[in-house]
Amino acid sequence: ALAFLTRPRAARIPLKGRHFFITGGSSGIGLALATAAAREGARVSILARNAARLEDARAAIRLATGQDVGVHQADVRDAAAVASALDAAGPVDVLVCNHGVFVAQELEKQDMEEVKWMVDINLMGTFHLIKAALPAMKARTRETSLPASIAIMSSQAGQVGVYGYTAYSASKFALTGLAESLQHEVVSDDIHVSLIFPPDTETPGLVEEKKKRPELTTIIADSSGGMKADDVAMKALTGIKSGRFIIPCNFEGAMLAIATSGLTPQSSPLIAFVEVIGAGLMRFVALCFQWNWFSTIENWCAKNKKHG
Ligand SMILES: NC(=O)C1=CN([C@@H]2O[C@H](COP(=O)(O)OP(=O)(O)OC[C@H]3O[C@@H](n4cnc5c(N)ncnc54)[C@H](OP(=O)(O)O)[C@@H]3O)[C@@H](O)[C@H]2O)C=CC1
Ligand SMILES: CCCCCCCCCCCCCCCC(=O)[C@@H](N)CO
Repeated sequence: ALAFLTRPRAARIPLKGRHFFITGGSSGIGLALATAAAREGARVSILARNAARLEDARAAIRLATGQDVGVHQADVRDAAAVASALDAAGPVDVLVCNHGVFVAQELEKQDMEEVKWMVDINLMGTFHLIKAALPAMKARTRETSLPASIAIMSSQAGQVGVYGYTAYSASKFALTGLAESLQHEVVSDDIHVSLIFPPDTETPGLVEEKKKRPELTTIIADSSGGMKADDVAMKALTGIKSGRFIIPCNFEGAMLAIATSGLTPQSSPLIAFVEVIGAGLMRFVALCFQWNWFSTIENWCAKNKKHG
């Protein structure tokens, strides 16, 4: 029954010789993904703001793969700049919206400027990219009869709210609504939407974040094991090539995906089966995690009050 029910239909999205366009391709997870895609023979374009870091990334990818990537300097908050970068790059087969910024802070302490900055880049930047890339992507799938992909980098903090992440989690949860609705709108064009949910991943961005993130954010985030950017990139690329809507990256991520499966599109009958069977159990496991997190917060607050 599940093999009949699961939608959208499963797809294989080839990478060789196809145009792979990724934002935030100059650092961390994005750089690892751009490198992996180049290694698989895709024509890769990377977009970010800092020109020097883009050139460093281009050199690093050439060294690792022998492939030359196209570089595009733009801020994803600037819709016109994004549109002209995509014009210059040419029609895209695999669009990866990976750019992202994060500063963990209690909402009461965080400036509204910083809240808006995260929402503008993480959420609005993704809108700008998809709006700019979609028309040519549709024309291209019609022309080539090959399926295409729009992949969006979320976070495990886009599946569950975490102390210190009110703004960041909101920006990432919002991407799920965007992705689910978009999948309905592009299914008839053979475009497959993917959401990637990494845990804490060793990147320059995480090193910066850790300098000032609240202790409780770190304690709760540590419930999920950390990963290396290359391993996240491999999980992401495998998921994108299989047209998976939800792409978890580690074991905790697989549990989160079952616990949050709700009404998400699902093209794999096998994973649908695991979701149907696992739903009740994972709800129980989730309650255990929340019990643990709330206890930790309570103890931490009690301790920190005593010490003044
Ligand atoms: N590292 C982690 O622990 C996790 C990260 N993620 C997500 O993965 C993605 C990548 O994270 P990570 O590799 O750690 O990040 P990094 O900070 O290492 O790299 C971020 C990349 O995005 C680019 N970027 C940032 N802002 C903009 C902008 N306004 N316009 C264009 N490009 C921009 C940066 O280039 P430049 O600054 O030059 O513009 C850089 O290339 C993010 O979406 C993040 O939320 C999800 C879960 C865990
Ligand atoms: C069913 C039970 C599931 C149990 C597993 C729960 C584990 C959840 C941990 C949440 C971790 C959030 C990390 C965010 C990383 C990130 O995005 C920042 N580093 C910024 O980039």
